[in-house]
Amino acid sequence: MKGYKMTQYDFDVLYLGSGHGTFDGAIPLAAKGVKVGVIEADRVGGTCPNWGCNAKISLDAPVALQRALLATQGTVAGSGKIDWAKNQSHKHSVIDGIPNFLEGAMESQGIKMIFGRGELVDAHTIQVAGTAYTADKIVIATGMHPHRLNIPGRELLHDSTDFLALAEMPSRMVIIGGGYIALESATMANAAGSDVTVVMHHQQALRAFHQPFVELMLADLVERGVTILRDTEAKRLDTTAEGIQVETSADTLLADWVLDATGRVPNTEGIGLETVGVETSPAGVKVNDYLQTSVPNIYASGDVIAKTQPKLTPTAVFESKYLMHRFSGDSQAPIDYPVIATNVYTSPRIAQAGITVDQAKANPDQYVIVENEVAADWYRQVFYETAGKTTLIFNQEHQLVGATEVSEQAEDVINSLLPAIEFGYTPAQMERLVHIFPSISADAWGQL
Ligand SMILES: Cc1cc2nc3c(=O)[nH]c(=O)nc-3n(C[C@H](O)[C@H](O)[C@H](O)COP(=O)(O)OP(=O)(O)OC[C@H]3O[C@@H](n4cnc5c(N)ncnc54)[C@H](O)[C@@H]3O)c2cc1C
Ligand SMILES: NC(=O)c1ccc[n+]([C@@H]2O[C@H](COP(=O)([O-])OP(=O)(O)OC[C@H]3O[C@@H](n4cnc5c(N)ncnc54)[C@H](O)[C@@H]3O)[C@@H](O)[C@H]2O)c1
Repeated sequence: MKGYKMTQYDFDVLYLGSGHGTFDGAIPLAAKGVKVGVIEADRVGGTCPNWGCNAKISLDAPVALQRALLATQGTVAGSGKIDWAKNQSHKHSVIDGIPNFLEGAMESQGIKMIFGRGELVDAHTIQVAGTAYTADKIVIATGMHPHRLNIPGRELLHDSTDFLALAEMPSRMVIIGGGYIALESATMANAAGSDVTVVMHHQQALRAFHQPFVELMLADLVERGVTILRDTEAKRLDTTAEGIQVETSADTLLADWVLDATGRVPNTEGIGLETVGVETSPAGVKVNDYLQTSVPNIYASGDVIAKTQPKLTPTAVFESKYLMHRFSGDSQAPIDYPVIATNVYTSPRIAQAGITVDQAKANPDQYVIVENEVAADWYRQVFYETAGKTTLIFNQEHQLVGATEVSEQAEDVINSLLPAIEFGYTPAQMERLVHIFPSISADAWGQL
């Protein structure tokens, strides 16, 4: 550790929240000898392991297997029927140990875990259940919570945490929203046998993604029996003898269970930010290029930050590591975000990184767009792929600057291409990368 001075406070750095916005940086920071405390009101590790990515991908694995099996059209026999209760118990066996593991990993580096709800009382003090903890620097890493529609009958709505905890799959499900959570949940519920209706208040779903790919994925969902209602508002919910009645601006629907997937809201309320003068906006805590808030010794990390970067786990990890370098004196440079890749875990998946097709189309003198029908490729046919398409964006020097794919293996293809986009490989450098053949990386790089 370079240049860190010990202070009169209980901690050098005190984190509010224990998710990826905290622990990926806090653990190596404590290992460098910095005195670190972490306050957590709920499960250690936060949303991603407990109620987000890890829980979701565990429940999705049999869904992806089912899709792969059905695609073989009988080469592998069976219907791939999903036993949802078993899927849930497998999820528990996969993720339930994570909070203890993370707590142990933090404590083994000397981090003090403090359990309870924290609230700032001054710029250097957080109070938890009547005890005050002081720190030289404080990091707000409180994440987000699900938005709840303000309509009559809102108490009948459920959120993504409830969805990922469903003991049984309801027969009829209405999902309100057209984002990541709405469409990933629709994919899982449909595969597990639920009759799903998605109610979108816009014409377009997943508006940050390449729309022809989104439409292809939605058409596939419709072919599998999902109803998609566009430009439709959910108006009210009532309990009836036939089930939950969902009144919309179009039809009135009947469901056994209704998911409100209308976005997530930063956790900035009731934690004393106003008391100490930390500025916020509806998008979260305002920070400068050093992740510093309007109060200089208070920083923010992860989803709670008001930012243009996607609010994803890898973004939170990058921010917590940036703060680790800053606090330990490794670097005083402003944060320099890398290209952040993202994937929607539908079937087919949609992944993207870097310059988007829309950005490239708006600047035709700068970029060259190459569209490939990868489903026709022999290697993709090995996996019975029917939907695969890739769009690659090159600059005038033929360096890859962006890529998006719709296919069952989209996340691995875009991950594989990511170094070329982030580091700006030249055509000569790309040629020197000799991938294992056959493999998805060889196939992806064969397009360059
Ligand atoms: C259903 C779902 C699926 C997702 N899937 C993916 C995915 O596949 N890939 C991906 O990259 N991202 C995914 N995400 C997003 C990802 O989970 C978040 O980007 C990530 O968890 C953000 O980490 P964080 O540390 O900023 O916040 P969080 O993980 O939310 O952690 C914040 C922590 O702060 C605690 N806290 C809040 N207020 C207080 C307080 N006052 N006192 C004490 N503790 C407090 C909370 O209890 C929580 O543990 C998903 C999210 C959801 C909801
Ligand atoms: N695969 C992944 O990486 C993944 C998966 C799930 C969640 N996440 C993250 O979690 C966060 C939340 O996901 P999400 O799907 O809830 O949010 P989102 O922003 O992706 O989607 C919200 C949807 O709700 C709609 N909506 C908003 N207000 C509405 C209203 N009043 N009535 C009807 N519809 C309304 C929006 O039009 C949008 O379609 C995102 O930051 C996302 O990055 C990521």
